[in-house]
Amino acid sequence: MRVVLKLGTSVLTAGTDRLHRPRLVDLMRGLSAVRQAGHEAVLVTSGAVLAGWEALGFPPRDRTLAEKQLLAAVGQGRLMHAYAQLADLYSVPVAQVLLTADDFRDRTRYLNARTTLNACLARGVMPVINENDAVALEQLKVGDNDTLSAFVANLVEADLLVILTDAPGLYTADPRTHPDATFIPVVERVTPEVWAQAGGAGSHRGTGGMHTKIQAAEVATRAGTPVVIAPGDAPDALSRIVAGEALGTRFLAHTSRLEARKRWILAEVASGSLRLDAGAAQAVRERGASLLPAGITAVEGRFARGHTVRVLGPDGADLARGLSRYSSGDLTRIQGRHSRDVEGLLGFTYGPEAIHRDDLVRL
Ligand SMILES: Nc1ncnc2c1ncn2[C@@H]1O[C@H](COP(=O)(O)OP(=O)(O)O)[C@@H](O)[C@H]1O
Ligand SMILES: N[C@@H](CCC(=O)OP(=O)(O)O)C(=O)O
Repeated sequence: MRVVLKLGTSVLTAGTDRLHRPRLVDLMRGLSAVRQAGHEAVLVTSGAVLAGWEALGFPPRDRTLAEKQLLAAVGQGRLMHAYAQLADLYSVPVAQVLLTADDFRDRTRYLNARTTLNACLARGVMPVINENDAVALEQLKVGDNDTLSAFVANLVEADLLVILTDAPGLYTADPRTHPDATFIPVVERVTPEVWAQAGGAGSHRGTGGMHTKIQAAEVATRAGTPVVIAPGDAPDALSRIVAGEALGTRFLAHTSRLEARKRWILAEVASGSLRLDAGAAQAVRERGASLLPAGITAVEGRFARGHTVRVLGPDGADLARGLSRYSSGDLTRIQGRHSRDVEGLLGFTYGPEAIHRDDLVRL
């Protein structure tokens, strides 16, 4: 199973004003256990602003953008250092990846980020992701790490998104202000009633409270990834959830990930076409095989890497839509050529396929 784990500031501080090292040890031990059980883990972590605040000696609270960016710039390195040290104890190699809204909006950047994260996972490296707060303008930010974790879950096509926080899960109202609120174990669909249950942020350090968690659950479940919101103070919470135990609030997925991906590919109007020779057309039509540059006879239109293109047979028959791994300019240079020649012709390679079979929707 591929699991994305989101850790909020509330979890990393364990009710204190600083990064709570013993809590971090517990969390890293949990991640290591899940990996040892054969699963892949991606961590989305908050805490940069908090770590910066701690490093500068707790300056007076100032919510201006410039101050938050400064604190994040100071804190991100320290946060990552803490993770890297702990990960070493468990022999977990980690990679820092800082993302922001453009990395999800722009298809070329999206594909590049996906390639990097998948490469990390293929090599057993655990990505440790945060928003690139120091440079992201407010209007261009994802804005909160709950939503970021849902975007990341979509990016890596996670089987599960686990959001750990300082509450046991979702209640019918904020349990801090409504002691009579009742716990909700399963949410089948994020309806207006569910939205009404979201209060504001619980702690003065967190961003968004349950509201952004419900939003994240909606984004991820619509793309086929179930979401669990669970308490971050149980050291073995992650292992138990991954093992299928009913802990926290579970949001059920609406669709399969494959369906969601197809919708995503078809959502963009094709900006160009690739015409195939008979052999490639047959492989695509009958087997849904990846399209290699060797089978392309013509490239029409202009498009960038990551964009949706039409896939046409030799007679012009409309066979499929797919995400091109190369721009139209690059494809004109490698069309009809063997995949092993791509690097020599372009000076770089994004892999042997022009369109990977996972990125192909047959019509
Ligand atoms: N309906 C609800 N159910 C549970 N918690 C809620 C609800 N509404 C608001 N909250 C608050 O949301 C808080 C978690 O959000 P937040 O402080 O932003 O945490 P994090 O740093 O983990 O993102 C909880 O402590 C809780 O007080
Ligand atoms: N990117 C910010 C955290 C933003 C955020 O969403 O925080 P939280 O609600 O605690 O998950 C940071 O690292 O401080």
